[in-house]
Amino acid sequence: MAQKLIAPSVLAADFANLQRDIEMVNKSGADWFHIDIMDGVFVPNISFGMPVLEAIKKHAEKTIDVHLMIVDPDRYIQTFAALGADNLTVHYEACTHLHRTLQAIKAQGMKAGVALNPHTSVRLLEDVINDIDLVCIMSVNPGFGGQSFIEHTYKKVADLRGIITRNNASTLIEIDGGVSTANAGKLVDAGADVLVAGSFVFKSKTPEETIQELKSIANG
Ligand SMILES: O=C(CO)[C@@H](O)[C@H](O)COP(=O)(O)O
Repeated sequence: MAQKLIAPSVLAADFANLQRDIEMVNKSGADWFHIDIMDGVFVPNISFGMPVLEAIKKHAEKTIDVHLMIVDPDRYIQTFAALGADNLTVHYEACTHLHRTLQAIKAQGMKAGVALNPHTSVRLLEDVINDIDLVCIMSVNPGFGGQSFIEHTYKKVADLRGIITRNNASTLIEIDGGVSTANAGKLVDAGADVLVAGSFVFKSKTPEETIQELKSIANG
């Protein structure tokens, strides 16, 4: 079985010590850097933008997984490709022509992801599932770190796993929001491939060990 991946969310890092936190992730058993871009319009919060991603990229030695929580994401596809994003995830709710957006992301050499807000059904992706490299199921309402995990997520993961299997797709399922050692095992059992964790990792006294704990639970 493929390895389950851990993606620390840099939103919860100490921005005054960003290089230190990036290097901690480099050294750890984590697989990806998860980068949240928020515009204050699609979500009620502004995180950081291109200069910060450029700085992260200088030190990061792992896959850069960018999650755009912005309106009209098509405007920035080229920009994020140029900044070195490996995966670019847009929100289903922010795209009028999702199929076109996915093709535009892939044309720039990136993996194409789609994120779903908690109220959005995974069934809406059935007709494009073979075009999606990664589905990010939001297990909190997007916009802020440190929120409580929404329990209904397990059912969404299992339903999406069914859609992927029925369509013989190779799409990864990523879970984002409130992930911890308390739910990691159950998420993987339901069908998750990638676990994003922000506060649980960076607010821990021993972040590197916390990443290892998540990784061990996720990989049984
Ligand atoms: O996209 C988001 C929040 O909108 C996430 O990536 C958070 O950064 C996850 O943080 P925790 O819930 O793990 O603290």
